[in-house]
Amino acid sequence: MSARVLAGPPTAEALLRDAAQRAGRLPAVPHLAIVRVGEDPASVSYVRGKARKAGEVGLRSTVHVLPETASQAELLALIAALNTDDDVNGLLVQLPLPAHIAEAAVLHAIDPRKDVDGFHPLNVGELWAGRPSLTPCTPAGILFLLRHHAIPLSGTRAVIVGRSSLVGRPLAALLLEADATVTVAHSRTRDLGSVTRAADLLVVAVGQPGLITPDMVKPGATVIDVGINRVVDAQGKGHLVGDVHPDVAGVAGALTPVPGGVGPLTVAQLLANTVHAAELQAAGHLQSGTSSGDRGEFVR
Ligand SMILES: Nc1nc(=O)c2c([nH]1)NC[C@@H]1CN(c3ccc(C(=O)N[C@@H](CCC(=O)O)C(=O)O)cc3)C=[N+]21
Repeated sequence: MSARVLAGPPTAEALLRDAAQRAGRLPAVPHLAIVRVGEDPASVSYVRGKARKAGEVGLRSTVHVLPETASQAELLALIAALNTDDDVNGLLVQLPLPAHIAEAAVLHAIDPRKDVDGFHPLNVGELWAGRPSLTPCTPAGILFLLRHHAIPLSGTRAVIVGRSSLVGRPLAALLLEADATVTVAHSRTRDLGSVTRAADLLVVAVGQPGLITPDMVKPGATVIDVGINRVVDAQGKGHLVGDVHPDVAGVAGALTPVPGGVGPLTVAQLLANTVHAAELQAAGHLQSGTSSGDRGEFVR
């Protein structure tokens, strides 16, 4: 028996159709600003993909590129300008940043109402308080994928491998909100297989090709592979592979492929978040608690 394939692109299309419809009801076309620092090839490619998809679904996007050598102050000045620009609804700074820039300071500086990545501590806190607003794209995309395929969550045992602030941690909050019983495993977890074998839903976001082997998976489980690993085969050809060994398809009930699984959902969710941010702003929603009329920087 082979696992049902949970394909990303058709699911992403459903999410994008809904976002485009909602965008059509807004007073202006939502505008996403993307900031990239430096020329990391993966970041260049991801940012290009996000801007292209935005155009395809009829959203506006602008990409702001700073050189690898830009100072933290220069980046913060750009963020401040985009925060106060009323024409910008969504703002994201592509990660990772160069080592001389403090990621936390940058994430704090983004207006939480424009924070389409959901990485600002205010949005992180709201998520963990059970009031999700702008939520991180990969975890929210995974929830959309699971719901779209009618995979039950309430009362089930979910195991997440990986505790990153981009995926593992926010996904734990969302699955908890969906009434799953959630375990977060990581590199120090003892006997990982005994933990993952208990999972009805297994999500893997580690960045280690082939980490999850068939013996680590409960028969019939849903397996979500968030890993994006570039590997070179014996012929010297490059491939993208996930964290889940291909043989897991013989044990799992459902499985996301890499590529063509979670990645396209992440991009679609980013655009859905941009529409959501524009909706909040159009409704005059003041999530940050600043005084009415103050659309300036979030004051800590
Ligand atoms: N501020 C910020 N927000 C992010 O959301 C963010 C980030 N920084 N930094 C890097 C990670 C990674 N990420 C991906 C997006 C799309 C694909 C994607 O579309 N993948 C395709 C393949 C693309 C390819 O061929 O490289 C797929 O899986 O089918 C993958 C990974 C967003 N991230």
